[in-house]
Amino acid sequence: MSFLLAIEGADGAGKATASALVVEQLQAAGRSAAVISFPRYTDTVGGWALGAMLAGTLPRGTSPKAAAVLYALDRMESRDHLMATMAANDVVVFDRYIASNMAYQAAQVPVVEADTMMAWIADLETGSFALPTPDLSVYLDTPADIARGLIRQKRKRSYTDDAFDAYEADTGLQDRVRINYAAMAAAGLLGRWATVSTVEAGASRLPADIARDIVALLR
Ligand SMILES: Nc1ncnc2c1ncn2[C@@H]1O[C@H](COP(=O)(O)OP(=O)(O)O)[C@@H](O)[C@H]1O
Ligand SMILES: Cc1cn([C@H]2C[C@H](O)[C@@H](COP(=O)(O)OP(=O)(O)O)O2)c(=O)[nH]c1=O
Repeated sequence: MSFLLAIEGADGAGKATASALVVEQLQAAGRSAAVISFPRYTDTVGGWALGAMLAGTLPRGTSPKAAAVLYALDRMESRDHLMATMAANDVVVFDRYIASNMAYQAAQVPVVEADTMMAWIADLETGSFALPTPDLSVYLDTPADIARGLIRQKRKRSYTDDAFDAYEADTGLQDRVRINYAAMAAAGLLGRWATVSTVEAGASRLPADIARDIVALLR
């Protein structure tokens, strides 16, 4: 069975960049590895609906629970792809996974309801939808101001021309997401966690160094 590594963090933390470099470094070391990035905007019905939600073009607002179901649906529809990728690789890197749903949707309900929302999502995805639990989740810890600058540099998304999608534009949400990730990592929700800081002395670290730290956690 392959090792399942989930790369987690707020928007603009550098997850896509780190995921690609982790795969590159693992392959250079002779191991087979591949990235699956969620949401899969152009591959699933759930992903398509999420693109519209994040672009703000759905006809009505989406409750946190409805959004959670769409993100979970995207992964449920991706289950065959996930299993095939697991069968073909030593390591599968998820650029966001179930913990993203827990961190972001729990950030959109009153604080007293956050734990219940997280447990409900974990049960839906790993229970009802039988998605595998990651072997390790890595929280990429990036300060909000640096992440905001990096979001501006992101290439154009399939679902919007805006520099910031609905979640990225909400700085309060991003702050609560950071708090949720730190709490999930401390509590070991959904399995083992490690935290990797992406900054040093107030500036972004080199992406290759961040990836090397992550690869070292797999040994
Ligand atoms: N450590 C880093 N140093 C400098 N730029 C980075 C770093 N990590 C990511 N970037 C750049 O920041 C932007 C957002 O990174 P990305 O990996 O897409 O973040 P995420 O997937 O977490 O939203 C991209 O343009 C990327 O090239
Ligand atoms: C995968 C996933 C993402 N999200 C949120 C986090 C992000 O703000 C948003 C979009 O995902 P993201 O990976 O940031 O997409 P992109 O890089 O194309 O902008 O969806 C959830 O709330 N639950 C989930 O299960």
